[in-house]
Amino acid sequence: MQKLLNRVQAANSLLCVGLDPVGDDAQVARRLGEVVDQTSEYAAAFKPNLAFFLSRENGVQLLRETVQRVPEGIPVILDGKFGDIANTADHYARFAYDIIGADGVTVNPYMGDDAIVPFARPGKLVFALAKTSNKPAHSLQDVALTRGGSLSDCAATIARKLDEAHGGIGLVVGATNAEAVARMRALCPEQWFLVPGVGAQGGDLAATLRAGLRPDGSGLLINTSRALWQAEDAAAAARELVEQMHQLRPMAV
Ligand SMILES: O=c1ccn([C@@H]2O[C@H](COP(=O)(O)O)[C@@H](O)[C@H]2O)c(=O)[nH]1
Repeated sequence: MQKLLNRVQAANSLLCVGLDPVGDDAQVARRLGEVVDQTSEYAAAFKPNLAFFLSRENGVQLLRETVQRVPEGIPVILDGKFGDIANTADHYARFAYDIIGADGVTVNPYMGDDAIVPFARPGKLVFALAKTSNKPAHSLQDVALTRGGSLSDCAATIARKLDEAHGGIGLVVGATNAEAVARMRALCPEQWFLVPGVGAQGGDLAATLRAGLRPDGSGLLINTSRALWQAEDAAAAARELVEQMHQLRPMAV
């Protein structure tokens, strides 16, 4: 997580700029450039969502070009929510890191440890879905296990153990449920959380920071996607979010 920590400190920001491009080809190419260029100053990381690129002709090429446009030193997390047996996961990892040039990925831990380990390369960031931001997530993730705790607790614990073994493994925890953020933080006191749900999904930034920041005032990457894509002035919207975070954080990182 060193590249991420360096960037968080250099930008004094916990903002992850989500890239979920919509529009016709010309609009998307123009807007992607604008959003990346205008928000870079404030971005601790960028998170392109793979689905929004795969749904376009030449989407993989567009994704590569977008990643290349991100200034050196700012991590790019490819949100692919990858999850498959290790042999297949290895190919997803090659795609994300070697073809696209991403610094990190999101993974779905439902298939177990071996679905995650192929992504755990030195210097790479892996965020495992633990407690997601969508409301119906509770139907699976809150299921109580006979051995105690819930399925999301189990995902968090798997991620923590893998982080202890390999390094570079964090969690995805939605900003739409501050109680769940606090629970995940109790289970994983040290790890980085990638936190989507602020903006279009209505997550409460203040409650999320209170629930999830580590004592060092860090450990959260707060993602927002549509709110920046749709903003008239993406730079101003990103700056405003970062300023709100400064006001709400107990201390600078
Ligand atoms: O639990 C999750 C995991 C991933 N996402 C992704 O984050 C962004 C959120 O976009 P907004 O426009 O800010 O709502 C999007 O790419 C999701 O697929 C998530 O929302 N929740």
